[in-house]
Amino acid sequence: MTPAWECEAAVKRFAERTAVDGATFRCEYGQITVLLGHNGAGKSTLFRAAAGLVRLDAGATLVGGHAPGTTRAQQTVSYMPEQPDLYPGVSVWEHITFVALAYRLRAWEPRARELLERFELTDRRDALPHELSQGLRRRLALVMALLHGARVLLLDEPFNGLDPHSAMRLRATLGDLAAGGAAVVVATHILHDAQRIADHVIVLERGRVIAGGDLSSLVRQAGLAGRTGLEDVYLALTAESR
Ligand SMILES: Nc1ncnc2c1ncn2[C@@H]1O[C@H](COP(=O)(O)OP(=O)(O)OP(=O)(O)O)[C@@H](O)[C@H]1O
Repeated sequence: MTPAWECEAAVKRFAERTAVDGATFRCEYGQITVLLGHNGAGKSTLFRAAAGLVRLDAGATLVGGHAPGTTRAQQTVSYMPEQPDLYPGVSVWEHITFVALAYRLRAWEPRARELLERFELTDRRDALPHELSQGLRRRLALVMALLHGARVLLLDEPFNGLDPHSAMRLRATLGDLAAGGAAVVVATHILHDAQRIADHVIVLERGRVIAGGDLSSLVRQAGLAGRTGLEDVYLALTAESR
């Protein structure tokens, strides 16, 4: 079966800096994949390449078998950046309307209202971005990312700024999406949330994949044993680079 998202020997350089350095991995439909890595490991650059926002210098990345930037790829993938792209002077509901128009969605209002309700934004639909807290802005970005029903969701730090109830609701939502067949890929430093949702974990270091698999496989790859949490596994896997 075609992977939801795959990278083959992906390389991206910015001037002298190599952000992605031969990363190879695949993410499957029906799973939540968590991308872990230190600051600057290349997670966002890989997302941006998959979303068609940066072009790789070498190697390949495909979403649902489609080249990034093509119409098929754009219909398949939804990318939520770490810093939500919100426009000053544009209300919550207008942001959602903009997404619906951009994707030429039909009969989208019921889903939009359901997502607003799920992320407890219904009574803020007329608010402007500067009137929203950080967590509420993140919740709006999530509604926008989920609106068009993409089969491949790339979410950069979706738990940042969320209160515990919102984080719980987001974990449940991502679980439902994966159970419904979507591929959910989350980059996060919040290992507490990562451990709770991850079917598959990919650990990046300096733009390369250094480990991958489910938690028990990562425990073995880290040379550990028993009931070890993701934080200990991550710290062990990446210890040599610090
Ligand atoms: N547009 C750009 N111009 C120059 N350098 C860039 C650009 N985008 C990313 N980089 C560099 O590429 C490397 C990888 O950055 P990237 O944002 O992909 O890391 P990350 O794993 O998402 O980090 P973080 O966990 O801090 O979000 C970093 O060294 C970063 O400074």
